[in-house]
Amino acid sequence: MQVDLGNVLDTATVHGVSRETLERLDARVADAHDRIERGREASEHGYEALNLPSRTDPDAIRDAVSRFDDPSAVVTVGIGGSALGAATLTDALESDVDAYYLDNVDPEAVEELLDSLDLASTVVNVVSRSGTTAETLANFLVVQEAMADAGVDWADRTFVTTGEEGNLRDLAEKHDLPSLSVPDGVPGRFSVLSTVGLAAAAICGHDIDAILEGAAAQEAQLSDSLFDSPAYAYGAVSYALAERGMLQNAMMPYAESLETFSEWFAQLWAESLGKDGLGQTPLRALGATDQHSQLQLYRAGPRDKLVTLVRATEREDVAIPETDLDGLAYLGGSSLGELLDAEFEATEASLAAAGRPNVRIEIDRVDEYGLGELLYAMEAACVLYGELANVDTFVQPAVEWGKRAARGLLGGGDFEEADAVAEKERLVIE
Ligand SMILES: O=P(O)(O)OC[C@H]1O[C@H](O)[C@H](O)[C@@H](O)[C@@H]1O
Repeated sequence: MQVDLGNVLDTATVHGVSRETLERLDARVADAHDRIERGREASEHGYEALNLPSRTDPDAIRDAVSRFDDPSAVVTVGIGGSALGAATLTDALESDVDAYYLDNVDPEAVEELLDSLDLASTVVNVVSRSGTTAETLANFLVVQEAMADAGVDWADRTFVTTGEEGNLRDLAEKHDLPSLSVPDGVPGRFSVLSTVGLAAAAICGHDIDAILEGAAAQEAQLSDSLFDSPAYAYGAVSYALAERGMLQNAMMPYAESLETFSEWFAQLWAESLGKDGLGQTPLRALGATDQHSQLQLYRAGPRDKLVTLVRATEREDVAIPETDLDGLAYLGGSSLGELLDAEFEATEASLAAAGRPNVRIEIDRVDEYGLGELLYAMEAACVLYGELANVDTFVQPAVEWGKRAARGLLGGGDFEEADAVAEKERLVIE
């Protein structure tokens, strides 16, 4: 994996950063790296996530899911960090097992999915670190009932990943369900390389060892200089640009298979760094499609964006047939991959020319190893950014506020946050 910072330099784009600025920042990267290493050694909350490449036991995950012989589908019931990591992996990789996610409580969508599945050959993968998240538990109760209605023994088809205690752990014990534990010290949005993200991938038959190997390769490159670590290079430059007003970060992979990766990145970046009035708002875009919609804004709108362009350098390709239409002759003999690459390079050049900094991230292939590299690197980048910005990367009090309010509204306890909902101002125009 490599990160190319050329288009954030002030020599490539006005409003970029100078090499001197990066070198000065590098001294702070060394301090931040030192703090991160101490956190990892002590397995402190959050920092522990960066130890996962060697702490996660892929055999234990494979063993735990081995009782599900030849499933047609796996439905992961979870939300946020308990769904997006697994979804990123299974959406990016091909498998004969269809992977679905119930990570919302939209009744129509839930019903539509359940109606479409052969529940007798579907594995239900319920994931919740806390074991208390309302959306996840409600969806699971609905799935349970759908299975019972279809004459399927839900306990036979259910797999649980949760903490050592909580409602879900009690349920797993009561029904003797196969289960895995969420490792200590790993917040949901940093859990893709643990049991949380890898169980669904294992059920789909993906090579989870290779995912961890890719992650380990990035882990091995963490060092006290941003010039030696692609992960730190990305984290440090994102921070430096945010300090200069680039308060939005458009994650724009040029691969359909990485579309869900942008969603995962959005949670990682938003929940980790959006604190104390600071942060960089993640935007989700897809190349080349969004060149024809959002790019206008990125190039000519407010100067508040970093654009992150991601691509794989090797992929399957499709030749573009020759045509006798004169105006299209230039396309014939070339390929869709070449066209996609030309679009990618044109976009980064056009952004730079308009004074809009952008970073190029490349992996060799969208395969298990490449995904492991990319996901670990983004996590380490995020942790480094959090250190440089001096925010508490691993908490999410603003999200917890909403969770308590919703629970209070549903009669799940006495939460003062629910009162604020009742006191809502109204200015209704009909
Ligand atoms: O895994 P769970 O405990 O069910 O939590 C699922 C999600 O809940 C909250 O919304 C948190 O802010 C997320 O970080 C977390 O990933």
